[in-house]
This record gives sequence, structure tokens and C-alpha cells, in this order.
Amino acid sequence: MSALLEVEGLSKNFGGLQVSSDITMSLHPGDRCALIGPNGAGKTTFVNLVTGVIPPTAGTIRLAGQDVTKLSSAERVRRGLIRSFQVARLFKSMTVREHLELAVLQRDAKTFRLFASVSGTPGLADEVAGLLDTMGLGAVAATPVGSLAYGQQRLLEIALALAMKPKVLILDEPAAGVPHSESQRILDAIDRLPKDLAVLMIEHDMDLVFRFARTIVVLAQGRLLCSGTAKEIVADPRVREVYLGSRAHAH
Ligand SMILES: Nc1ncnc2c1ncn2[C@@H]1O[C@H](COP(=O)(O)OP(=O)(O)OP(=O)(O)O)[C@@H](O)[C@H]1O
Repeated sequence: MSALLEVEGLSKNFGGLQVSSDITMSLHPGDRCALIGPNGAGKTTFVNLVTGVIPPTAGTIRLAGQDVTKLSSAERVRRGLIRSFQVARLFKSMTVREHLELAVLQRDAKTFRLFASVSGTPGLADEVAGLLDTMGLGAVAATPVGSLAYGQQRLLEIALALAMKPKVLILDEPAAGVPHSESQRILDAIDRLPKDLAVLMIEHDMDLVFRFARTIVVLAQGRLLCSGTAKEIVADPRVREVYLGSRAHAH
């Protein structure tokens, strides 16, 4: 199966500081991959490079076989590379359903006729119902976003990303701030994502990582230290060393 995302020799320098060094990795349809690493390992920088927020110093990024290294973030989004992250900008008085309708219409560039389009767009109601269902948000479809529980807001963020019809979905700490007891609901929803989607999750909570990931990529000091199954990563002495090393440093 051909790769959806291929990153080759990706490097980034900030002045004299090399923050990403020669990172090569790929994601295929159906992948469930977690990107982990101690604080300052370069995870956020890597995601910013892949999504086009910052340009790389060297390396290439291909999406579904096409070189997107020089394309804008917006162009990458149009081609199916979507990042979900905490959306503090949600409109508090708009309902969950209205947010999803807006996202679908925006994807199809019909926002300039929003109110005419909501009623006049065939398939919109079904598509939104499908998104509500996948994310387990059906019961709060008519609830204003300002009244949602925090975990439900995080689910809405993923639903909004899903409305963009991603090929590759990057989840940036999807359960951040959610009580541990509720994180299972977020994982359950992630489990229901389309099977052919490639999902990359950046996560600190190792419990979540092990429940979600079929493969794990470990970054340390901007380099790809190793990758493998959860079992392989746990058994790898280099991983213990970077985590224990960074903890010892932090203390
Ligand atoms: N714009 C910038 N200019 C200079 N240095 C930067 C810049 N952005 C990030 N860095 C440095 O790059 C390194 C990696 O940062 P990054 O935020 O990518 O790591 P991270 O793995 O996401 O960390 P955390 O888990 O703490 O969020 C850090 O040393 C950071 O200080």
C-alpha cells in the first residue's frame, strides 16, 4: 500500500540550534501512530514542519505521493492533511450541530451564502449526523458549545477536523485537560474514525499512547530515536534512557 505521508530527511535549524535533525518516517492508510518524546524533543516543531506552519531547513514532505514541502498550510489542508488542536476560538453561543455545518460548508467553500446553503445543501444533514455519531456527540447536537463539558469540546475539535475529510489526521494531545476517567470516551471515538485514515497522535500520557497506538515513533533531541510496536518501544533501553535522563535533568 502506498504511503499517505512521507517525510524524508526533515531538518530545522533556528539560528545555530538544530531542533529537527534528518527525520524520515511515513504513514500509510489505517496507521495509528503515536509520536512521543521527552519535553523539548521537537514533537511540536516536527508537526509544525509537516503541516506547513514553518518551513524546513532541509528535507521533503510528500502527501499521497505529491511533494507538498513548499505548499502553504491551507493548501496542505485542501489535500487532506488535517491537524486537530485545542480550538479556544469556538463560538460559545453556536451549537455543536451549527459548528459542524459551518465546517462542512467551509470545506466546500459555501460560507458566503451560509443560511441559504444550510437548508439548500443536499447531504449536509446526513454528513453532520454521521460526524455526530462517530464522535458520540449526538446527545449534545443542539447544545451551545459554551455549555459543553471539556471532554465534549475535545470531541468536537476532532469532529471539526474530520469534517475536513482528512487523509492524514494529526491529533495534538487530544485528551489534554480531560480527567483521566473521561479519556476513554475520547479513545473510543478515535477508535471509530474511518479505518483508512492515517492518524498520528502527539501525546504525553503513556497510558493513552499504549491504548491507541499500533506503532510508536520516539523523538529525542530532534532526532528519530527509534520506532516500533509498544512492546518494542517499552523494551528499548534507549527509550528508558532518554526518559529517565530527561526526568533526572528536570529534577
Ligand atoms: N521558534 C523557535 N526558536 C528557537 N527555538 C525553538 C523554537 N521553537 C522551538 N524551539 C526549541 O526547539 C526545541 C524543541 O521544541 P518543541 O516545542 O518542538 O519540543 P516538544 O517535543 O514539542 O516539547 P514539549 O513536549 O515540551 O511540548 C526546544 O529546545 C525549543 O526551545
